[in-house]
Amino acid sequence: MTTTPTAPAGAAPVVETRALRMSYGSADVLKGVDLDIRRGEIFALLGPNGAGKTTTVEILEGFRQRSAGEVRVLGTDPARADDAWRGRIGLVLQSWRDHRRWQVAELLTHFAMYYPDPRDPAELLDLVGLTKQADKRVDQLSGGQRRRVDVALGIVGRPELLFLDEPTTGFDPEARRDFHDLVERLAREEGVTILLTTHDLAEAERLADRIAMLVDGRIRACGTPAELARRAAAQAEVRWTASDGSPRREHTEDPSRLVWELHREAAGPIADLEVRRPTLEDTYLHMVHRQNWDDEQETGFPTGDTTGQATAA
Ligand SMILES: Nc1ncnc2c1ncn2[C@@H]1O[C@H](COP(=O)(O)OP(=O)(O)OP(=O)(O)O)[C@@H](O)[C@H]1O
Repeated sequence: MTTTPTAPAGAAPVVETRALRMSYGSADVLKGVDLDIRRGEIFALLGPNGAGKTTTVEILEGFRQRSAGEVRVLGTDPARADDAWRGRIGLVLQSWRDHRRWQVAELLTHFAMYYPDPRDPAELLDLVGLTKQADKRVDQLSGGQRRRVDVALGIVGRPELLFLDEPTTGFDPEARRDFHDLVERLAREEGVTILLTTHDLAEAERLADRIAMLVDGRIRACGTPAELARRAAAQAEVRWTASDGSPRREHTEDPSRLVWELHREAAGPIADLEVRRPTLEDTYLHMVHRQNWDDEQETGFPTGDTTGQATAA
């Protein structure tokens, strides 16, 4: 089992789980999940279909009772949380479905009344890019615009912690980019902690400060996108065309040295030179396709420890 790094001394993690387990009947979905999410970070949870991402998020939100383990969200066990706690977290649900006949501005104004210090509805419309749709009925909006309404409802109460479960599914590229900008603004400018689940590796790479990979019931890797990419396969692939015209390919931990040697040998430019670094996708696929997790040592895999020390249990 691997763990994420502990938050710096003095700063209690916003989300903390230890040995979190969840079974549905005889199916063990979560087999001991350890997470530490720090205040103000964007944290992405990745994993294949059925890995248990939504289950984890629902437990953290207080919507699902866990089978075992410790969970603290904003210092409270979500299974015993009260309304004051709920006011501090933001959920992006498909709320528009229940309010399809409402006008957008009216709906936001209505929801704002539930919170002690809500965002101004006009400002919120601007923030999610719905100012022009303010007077439209929710059921007259496009799918992407409805999702923005859901996001607006998720942040109207100025949450300290925002859960985003596959938020950009169905977004066009521009809506996706706007949404990414909004998520970054919330985290960087307002200090909101964001837990994102996504199947979009590019999205995780672009947004997340740290990424955790949930595979076979446990967090198998955790770290910054760059750390995870690097540690998947330490070797870069170098391709070029030799002086006799034949294509060449070599894997190396030191591509700059190889390129320098090739350059010296060729005494000139190297034809068709390409250096391909390992990517986050390489790590992800490596983790997902690895078999027999419980039977093998996990040394050599990313642990989320930025010092590089393995913390396999
Ligand atoms: N209420 C439930 N009762 C029984 N089994 C469930 C229930 N909810 C989820 N599961 C099962 O638990 C496993 C994890 O589901 P979950 O939705 O948490 O995965 P996920 O990682 O979010 O998947 P996806 O990427 O497909 O959304 C799946 O095998 C699913 O069938």
